[in-house]
Amino acid sequence: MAEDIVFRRGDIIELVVTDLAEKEQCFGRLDSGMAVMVNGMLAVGDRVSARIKKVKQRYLEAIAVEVLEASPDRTEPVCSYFGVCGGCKLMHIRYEAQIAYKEKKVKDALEHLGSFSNPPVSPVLAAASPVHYRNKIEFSCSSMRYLLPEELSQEELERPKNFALGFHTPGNFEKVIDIDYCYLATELMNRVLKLTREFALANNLEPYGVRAHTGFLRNLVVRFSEDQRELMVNLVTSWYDEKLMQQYNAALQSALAGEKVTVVNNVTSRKNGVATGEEEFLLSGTGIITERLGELDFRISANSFFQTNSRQAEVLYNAILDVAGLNEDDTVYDLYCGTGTITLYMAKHCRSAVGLEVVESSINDARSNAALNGVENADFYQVDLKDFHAILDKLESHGAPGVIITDPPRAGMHPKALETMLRFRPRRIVYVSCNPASLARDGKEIALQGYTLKSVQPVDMFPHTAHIESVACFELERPY
Ligand SMILES: C[S@@+](CC[C@H](N)C(=O)[O-])C[C@H]1O[C@@H](n2cnc3c(N)ncnc32)[C@H](O)[C@@H]1O
Repeated sequence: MAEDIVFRRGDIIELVVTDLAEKEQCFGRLDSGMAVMVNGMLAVGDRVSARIKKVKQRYLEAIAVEVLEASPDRTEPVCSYFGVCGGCKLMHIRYEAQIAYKEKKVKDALEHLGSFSNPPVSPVLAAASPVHYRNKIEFSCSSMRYLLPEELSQEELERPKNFALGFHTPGNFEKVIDIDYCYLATELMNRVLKLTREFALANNLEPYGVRAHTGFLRNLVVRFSEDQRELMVNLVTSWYDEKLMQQYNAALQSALAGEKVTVVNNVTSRKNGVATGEEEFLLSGTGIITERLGELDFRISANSFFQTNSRQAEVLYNAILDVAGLNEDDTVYDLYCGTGTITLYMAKHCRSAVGLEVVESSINDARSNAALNGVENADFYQVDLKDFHAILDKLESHGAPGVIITDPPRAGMHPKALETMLRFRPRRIVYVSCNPASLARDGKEIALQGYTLKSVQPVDMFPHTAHIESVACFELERPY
């Protein structure tokens, strides 16, 4: 019996990994049946040895020491920063197995947190390319470079310790890994990274230090529209240095001759690490790139929100359209509409589309995107949806919504927003979610109000990460 064995902190145990949890946590069981929460970059099916960290009443907490028998789900990660960089936590797992794990994650959340028995979850819609899929990538600059494991024993380092342009290590907001190449970025984005590092080092640009809050260079943000082959380079700095920025722009233009490149400089004196400026200086081009989703064009400026995987965004929006079941007399509400991409995608298929969102600049972008595409039946309102009930009179002229689409942030819907949404009694609610746990929690409430969960379509927007997007369709059991 498991209970008869006495476990102590520091003991080495052997277990088989049975499931992956958040971050680097995995579940497993000892041969005796005892449950273990083990920390490490592992795969389901790995047999590992682990050191016990804590002994709880019903389970053990442990840290993986060695993989004794590798799972067939494993593969060699292509990226040399895997395990150090926090970006691609699943790169050691074959893409097909990542997909299966994500499908299970959605199912488990709906079953265990949402009380849906046997939820109708379809196989994940996988990305056509699991690498080079991001249309936006944000690098941080730091005066504290994270030393790679192999550097710890080197007497002389090839790179300076006080300059890094790349990604933060997980759980450390000061240190940055000096990245040469990111597999999620496109080739052109990686070229910009290399050019920017060379320029910064050649010109002694002082990296920003998050502790002292001094230094010039803060972030490099690169956006790329594959469809139009347009590139936007946004250097985020602590102040504006006109001469230096002109030199940077000239260096980029000459190295990237033949490419459509716009360069901007966002300047911020804020102490947080957010890569948006209080002021923006245009160095070349228009400061805008255009991305096409389906039949719609979207103009994106440096600080606009836009889905970061354009091809999978189309897959996601088509999945929403498929289950929304719109007809030409419908009014559709799109809650948490951002820059209105879903609202505009739906507008062609209904009488009236209404987007609701809290960020004013996103609402402005949504309105200009509607104008750009000649969409005349979409209207946008700025509102914090916890106060949804307060703007109902403004929405009356659009008619009652037959379908409501909701795409809240990770935390899910505010209870008051959920309550107001349910008061409309639309025949369908399409809940788009980037967090299976909050989908399950809100879905449970929707079901309690007389809706049936008809389908759940997971879409993989972010291969090699644990993130999964889902489109859940709820139908009113007895429409009036
Ligand atoms: C997951 S994004 C949805 C983006 C959009 N549907 C799209 O596909 O591009 C969530 C959006 O909710 C907005 N948001 C967050 N809290 C909100 C609130 N309390 N009221 C209204 N909108 C909110 C965010 O600004 C963001 O645009």
